[in-house]
Amino acid sequence: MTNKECQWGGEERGILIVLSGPSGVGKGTVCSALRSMSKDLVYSVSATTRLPREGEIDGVNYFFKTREQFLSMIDNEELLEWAEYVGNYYGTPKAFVEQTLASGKDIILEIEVQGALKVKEKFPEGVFIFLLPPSIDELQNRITNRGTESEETIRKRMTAAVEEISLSEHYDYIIVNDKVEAACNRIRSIMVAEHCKKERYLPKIKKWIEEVL
Ligand SMILES: Nc1ncnc2c1ncn2[C@@H]1O[C@H](COP(=O)(O)OP(=O)(O)OP(=O)(O)O)[C@@H](O)[C@H]1O
Ligand SMILES: Nc1nc2c(ncn2[C@@H]2O[C@H](COP(=O)(O)O)[C@@H](O)[C@H]2O)c(=O)[nH]1
Repeated sequence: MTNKECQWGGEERGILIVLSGPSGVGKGTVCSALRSMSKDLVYSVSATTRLPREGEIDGVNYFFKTREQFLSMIDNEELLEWAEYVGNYYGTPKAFVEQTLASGKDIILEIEVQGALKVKEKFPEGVFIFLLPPSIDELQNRITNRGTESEETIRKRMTAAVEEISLSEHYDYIIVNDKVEAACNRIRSIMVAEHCKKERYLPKIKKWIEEVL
């Protein structure tokens, strides 16, 4: 059933989901799996000044920008949030998020913690999910075995991981990414529960009661 077919939720906005977690925990992997399971879930493509990794495509994985281009996006207020992470800028294009939510579709932002906290100030009604590794050793294995980062970058990302995990208290949900499918199922359960929140239905119910009384 779509929002449009439902008497009680016809004009509802989509839900904004923010997924964070330390580098290498599996955010990208979980997001891709979620998108293949939930065809209606929209993924926000971020802008970054980081160089593309092998196989990454501009406009699909990221909008790859020069530092100057990124700074001008900040100046023109094109970003919902942005942050500097291990020497590069990352930011969420604002218009796409707003248009997607207004169209009634759910959108997922895969972003680091500083940016997530800025989004929380603007969208306190968003759903904030923090992905944890089963252990710190496993996190180190995953980021190392991915083979995309230099030893120096891995060291910096592992240092950032400690601070990020310490900020997980600001999130609504914590999910351990032990198995990708299990992590996705937990996120899907959260999304189902969020869609059933009374706040999404009460305005329509109250309006209907006023009309029938
Ligand atoms: N549940 C899992 N079990 C084992 N390996 C996993 C799991 N989830 C992801 N991985 C692997 O861990 C590595 C890191 O995953 P991924 O690139 O998705 O992490 P990320 O959190 O998006 O990292 P970054 O923030 O650096 O982009 C990848 O090689 C991926 O295949
Ligand atoms: N604050 C933001 N963080 C973002 C955004 N897009 C991605 N990220 C996060 O950056 C790190 C590093 O990403 P990587 O692709 O270089 O491994 C990771 O935690 C991403 O989730 C964004 O728009 N804003």
